Amino acid sequence: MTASPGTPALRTLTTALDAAALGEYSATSPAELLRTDAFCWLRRGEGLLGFGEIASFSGTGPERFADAEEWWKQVLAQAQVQDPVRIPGTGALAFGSFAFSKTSSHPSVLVIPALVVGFRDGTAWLTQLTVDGTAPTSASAHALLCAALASGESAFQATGTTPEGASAGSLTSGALSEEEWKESVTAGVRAIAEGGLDKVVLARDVVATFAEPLRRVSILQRLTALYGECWTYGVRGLVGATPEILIKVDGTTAQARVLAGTLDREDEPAGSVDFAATVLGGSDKQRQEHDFAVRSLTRQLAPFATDLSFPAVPFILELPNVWHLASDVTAELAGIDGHLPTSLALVEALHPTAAVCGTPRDNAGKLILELEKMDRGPYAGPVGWLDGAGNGEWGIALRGAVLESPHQARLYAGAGIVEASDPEAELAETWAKFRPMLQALGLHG
Ligand SMILES: C=C(O[C@H]1C=CC=C(C(=O)O)[C@@H]1O)C(=O)O
Repeated sequence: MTASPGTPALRTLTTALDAAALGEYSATSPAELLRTDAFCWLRRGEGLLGFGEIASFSGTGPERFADAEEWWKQVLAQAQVQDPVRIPGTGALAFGSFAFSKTSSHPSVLVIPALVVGFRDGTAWLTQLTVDGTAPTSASAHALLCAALASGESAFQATGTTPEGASAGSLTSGALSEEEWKESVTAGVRAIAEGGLDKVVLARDVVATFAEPLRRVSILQRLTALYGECWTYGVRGLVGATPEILIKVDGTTAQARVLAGTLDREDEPAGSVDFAATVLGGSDKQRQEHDFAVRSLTRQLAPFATDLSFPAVPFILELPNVWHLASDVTAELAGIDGHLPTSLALVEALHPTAAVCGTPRDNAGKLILELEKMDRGPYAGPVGWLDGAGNGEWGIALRGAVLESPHQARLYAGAGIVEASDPEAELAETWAKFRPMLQALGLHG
């Protein structure tokens, strides 16, 4: 575990932002406040933006969640928090992204920003955070926001490729060619038929290269505009818009949105939700994929819950690119030894679900390492935020990319494989799941 600088002596001040104060920043939506390196967690015009970095945790391996939790606990133990607003997301806050695998060399991080702007249920707020001994004030917070909004400089420059610059980008295979990936799917189906496991989620990567520097802000803004129903995330180089929530903790209530089972909308441009319900709901293969994912989440969540519920039949989630079978799970959290679990403790208990790994989990994890021939990095790992009260929202980092350099993005997508899977159809499904990022990068019309 590394933490810099040591365990910071955090001071935070949250102030309510009224409509007039927001107007001063000439923004009509939170997405307009995005700047080059901003942390982003936005959905339907609400969420959190973070500016600057004042302290961070970075770790790898099987203890990455527990180490991050311990670091955050130490930060909070010394923190001086002034928070008259007191709703989830106010006060002390960190954004985070965790590697999918305990074997990944990709760092899992929690990052404390210098400034947070939050929007929730019609309330807006500004939190300034310091670790250098200075006491934040309302005036210094507003000055910091003005400075953050006035600057657009960063490693990923503010000028350069627009999403419309489709011709400037090219796409190449990552670890596996399409043919090789289909062979991996065939091997996955074989392993399932042989009885070693019931489901495995196999993913692949593609690399997008651009002559002009990428514009992180326009990528995120485009995702919020096109995929408003999804949670648009940005944590350092990781960007995307996920439709799946691993866990959201709001006081004593926890919620998850479990997805598995997919139909490409491009194949059925005239199709309706009813059509998707008939096709997805009527498919044993899709229902089986979905049931594994719901069961894996509810089994892991049950020890922390007094009251856990989800509908008997999944609903159809309609996104611009695909329809999914979806189940919203809710639970009332139970205290263990008198303590409610934090959102991060639940992330550790729940990750990875069968929506991104498989059933049984250990066998699927081993097969993923063997067949994908890549390090998933943060793809399919938890991404989101947590606050000092244990609240937080953690999505599964799907439909995203890692901006690896100013000119290169690596995109990831996967598909749930069961015994009835057809490699060609699963390959097509990955293209449907790449589409949000391809659109955001200007590589798809
Ligand atoms: C693994 C991915 O999607 C998961 C989430 C929803 C539906 C899925 C499916 O139908 O296979 C996957 O389980 C991905 O987007 O890369």
